Amino acid sequence: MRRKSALDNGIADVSPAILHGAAPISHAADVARRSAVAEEQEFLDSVMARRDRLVDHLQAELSSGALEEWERARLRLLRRRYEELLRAQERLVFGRLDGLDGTVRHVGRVGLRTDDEDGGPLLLDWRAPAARPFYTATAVDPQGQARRRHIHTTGPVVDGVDDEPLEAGAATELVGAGALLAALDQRRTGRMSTAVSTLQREQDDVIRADATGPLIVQGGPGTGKTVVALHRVAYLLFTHSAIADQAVLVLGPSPRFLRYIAQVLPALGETAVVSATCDTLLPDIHVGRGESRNLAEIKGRALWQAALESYVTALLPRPRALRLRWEGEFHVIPATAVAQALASVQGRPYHRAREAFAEQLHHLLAEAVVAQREALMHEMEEGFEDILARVDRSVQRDHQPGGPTGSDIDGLLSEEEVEDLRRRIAENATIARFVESWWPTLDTGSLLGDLLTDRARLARFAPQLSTAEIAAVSAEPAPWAPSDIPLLDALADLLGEIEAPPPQGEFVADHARRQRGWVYGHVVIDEAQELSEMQWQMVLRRCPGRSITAVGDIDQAEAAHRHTTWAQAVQAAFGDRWTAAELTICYRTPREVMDLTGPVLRKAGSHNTPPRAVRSCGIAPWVLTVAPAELADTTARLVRQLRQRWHGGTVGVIAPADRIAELRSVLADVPVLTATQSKGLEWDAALLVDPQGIAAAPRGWNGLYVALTRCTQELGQLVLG
Ligand SMILES: Nc1ncnc2c1ncn2[C@@H]1O[C@H](COP(=O)(O)OP(=O)(O)OP(=O)(O)O)[C@@H](O)[C@H]1O
Repeated sequence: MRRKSALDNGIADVSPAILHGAAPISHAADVARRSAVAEEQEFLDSVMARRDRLVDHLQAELSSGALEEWERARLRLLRRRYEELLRAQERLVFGRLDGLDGTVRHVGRVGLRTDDEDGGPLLLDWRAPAARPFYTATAVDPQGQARRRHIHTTGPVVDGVDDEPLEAGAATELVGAGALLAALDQRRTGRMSTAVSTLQREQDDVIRADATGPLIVQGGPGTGKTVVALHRVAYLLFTHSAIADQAVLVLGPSPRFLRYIAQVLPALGETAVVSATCDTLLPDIHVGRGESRNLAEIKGRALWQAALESYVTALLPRPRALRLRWEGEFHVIPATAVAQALASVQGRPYHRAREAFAEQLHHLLAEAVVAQREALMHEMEEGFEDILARVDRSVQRDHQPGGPTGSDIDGLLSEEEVEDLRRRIAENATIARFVESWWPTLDTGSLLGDLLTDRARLARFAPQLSTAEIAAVSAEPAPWAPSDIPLLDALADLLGEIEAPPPQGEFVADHARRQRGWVYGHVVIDEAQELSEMQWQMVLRRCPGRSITAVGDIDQAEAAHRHTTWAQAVQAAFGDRWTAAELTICYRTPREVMDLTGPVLRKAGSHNTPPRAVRSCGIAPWVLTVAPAELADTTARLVRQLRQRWHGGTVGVIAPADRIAELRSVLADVPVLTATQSKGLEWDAALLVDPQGIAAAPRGWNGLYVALTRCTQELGQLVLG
């Protein structure tokens, strides 16, 4: 692959869009910029050529088959690198640091070395420690840097540069303000894009934070929580090979949201990632129905963990003497030996304990069989000796003294014979049937069904529930609801399902995705404020090492749980052993819209302040009153206008749940969502239909706060009059 330089084509120019607020530009400044662009173009050409040579080389290596395991492992690594390089088309180079000591380093999506003898650094990977000043150096703390440059590219062409001197001058809150604001002003495509070239200091702090314990990141709407979460995944996988070996789980609120972010992770160069919602975490189990808030709240409580634990403990067999038949003879294993064996397997999941107990039982039975044989032999031996003694005596009488006697026959089985006996016992179908009838194998789904539909059992194992709550739970229909998933997961864990060996697959994510009990290297949760206590337990089970990053906005919580602070939300999972971080700047929603949100937050009962908007769009949010009968038609007309105004961008409609169907029937090609469904999403223009209706729902003021903050430019509200 050879690429022609954009300069050779004579198309390199400074795009006017990039000369942020630079009017009028002096001739000298213009010349300086053109020469900077030319310089960066030359560099980009060399980096692209280097990347292309590497891609060709890797392609050739990958085409050779590998038979040996070590060779296949090597090829897996090469494939990862190959795919990373293939994806690094856009923004291959996006930054440059000029050190106070005269050094020049370029920062990009991937790291590259020169292909000469010494293979020195050509391009710094954005995740490398040396690239950090690109995101964190300031005039007050320049970290050895004289200047930061943002390089704007479209494919192989350098469009422009933004220079930020770091030596002196006023400290600004933003890093690379020009580049950031240009990125934020772009039309929305409906797909999240990478912000790797414009990450801000407080975001970078979270992305590179220590990963040894739970980190809870609070951030208001549009503060880049999703951006941070995804870049953190890429950073951790790059920096910690142990995390990469175990894969990272990304938990999002909905499939729609996962589709929205889907483009970002591969673009960041990562394949060791599994993304899911709490509802889709269990392989082969599907949510088949919705449920009321009341039930979701009851079944999300942490009490179920202890309830399920005592439920499973009650299913364990009680010690008693066991009578087993082996080769026609009955053998009794005494109650004390059974109790001892049971005690030794205690604390293990039900099926694992059963497996370990069965093994011990095979030993005990083998011992009993051996003991019985020995006793028999002994008896026979005694009888035999008796006969021999009598024969001896008669022989003695007839002949001389001495000669062999029966005392040489000891009747003991050899070790090999005992081992063979144990093996035969372990493989014997009758013994297996006996164990199964005494300690049966259980099915998670049926077991949970048995508990949830039985009031007496519920009262016994979940005594904290009131009679009315028990009645509500037991009246639920059969297919699984979202709140059942964490219960099924907890139960499956307590039972210790015997999982099939991991299927063959090229990447660790393929294995992880198919195994319920997979332990991930790290878990990242977006919209974490929505998780119930039982869902937090589900997270913990997948990462017992607690290497967890949770981002969310407690003020956007709409789920059925009652938590209004992070401390309450994570108390059952982490106690007070977690670290808090905060994001305070809103990048999405313009100032004009954010100004409306303070009172809504107060109504939601929050004492927090909305984040500070980084930009204003110059468009005043508007409100239109409409009669209920005209609501659908007016909405359709307004959406048509918005789509014209935001041609090439995106428009979304948010409405109360009971108006969605009607509105969808008149709005075929724009998303019409509830506030909950719109969580995490954004459009250039958002139309809120019946905001009072949105606020009237349970936790409705939180919902309205979400709804108000989905637009990047224009907000319209249609109120009923
Ligand atoms: N450093 C950045 N550079 C460029 N764009 C950014 C940056 N940080 C955030 N953004 C943009 O701001 C918008 C909001 O970001 P994001 O969706 O991550 O926010 P959020 O905190 O998850 O919002 P919400 O809580 O409302 O879902 C997105 O368009 C994102 O690309």
